[in-house]
Amino acid sequence: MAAAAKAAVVLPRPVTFVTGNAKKLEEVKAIIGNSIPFKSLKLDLPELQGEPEDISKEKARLAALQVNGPVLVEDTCLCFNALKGLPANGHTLFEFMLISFLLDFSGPYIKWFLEKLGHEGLNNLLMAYEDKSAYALCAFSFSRGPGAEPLTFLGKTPGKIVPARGPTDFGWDPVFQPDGYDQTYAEMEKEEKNKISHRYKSLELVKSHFKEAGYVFQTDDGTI
Ligand SMILES: O=c1[nH]cnc2c1ncn2[C@@H]1O[C@H](COP(=O)(O)OP(=O)(O)O)[C@@H](O)[C@H]1O
Ligand SMILES: [Mg+2]
Repeated sequence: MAAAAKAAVVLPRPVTFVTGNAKKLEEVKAIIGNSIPFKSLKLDLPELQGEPEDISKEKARLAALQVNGPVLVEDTCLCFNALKGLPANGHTLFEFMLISFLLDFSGPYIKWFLEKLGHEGLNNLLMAYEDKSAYALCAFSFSRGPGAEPLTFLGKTPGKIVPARGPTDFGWDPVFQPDGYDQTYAEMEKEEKNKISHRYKSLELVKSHFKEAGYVFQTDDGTI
């Protein structure tokens, strides 16, 4: 008996994953496997200010226009819980500015802080606070193509900021220790990080969406 089939949405193959970050790409490849046909492309897209979800959606819109096809974009934030409540006084203007930056700690800021302050500096920012808790937040946005409203998938992993331990080849991995683990992201086996990470959680939602939507990918000589 034929079920009432939903008309399949046909997408040009493959989906373009926009990134210039080799480490991210490595993880995305390991997590997505063959479930979504994709290729990567480095595009310089503005990361506008605002909520991570809005930044991500806007990036996906711009990327879809540039690529003229389906795109996935990704952004990562590292957020410090202690800095949510703005201290009323006892802080220099510089600290105040730092804190306001940190409150809106989306992609470009954590990148900038990491570059300027290093791992030790990130720890020092929290020196005055008992609360070292933090969370890693990953936002993937998918757009089917130019003009299509992007969908956003958020993945969050709670943890705390610790003095750096482990290899230093990927961002703030050495200073982030996820809850329930004795190791920092950097110390963990890659497969282990990819089972619990913010990126993994976000990509699980992306994968479920692709499964549910049942997209059909077009090739040059027809569809598969
Ligand atoms: O999973 C991660 N572990 C550690 N650092 C990360 C991770 N994901 C992103 N970062 C770092 O966080 C910063 C901000 O990420 P963003 O998403 O803007 O990176 P990108 O623009 O370089 O791709 C960068 O310094 C990046 O290296
Ligand atoms: Mg970025």
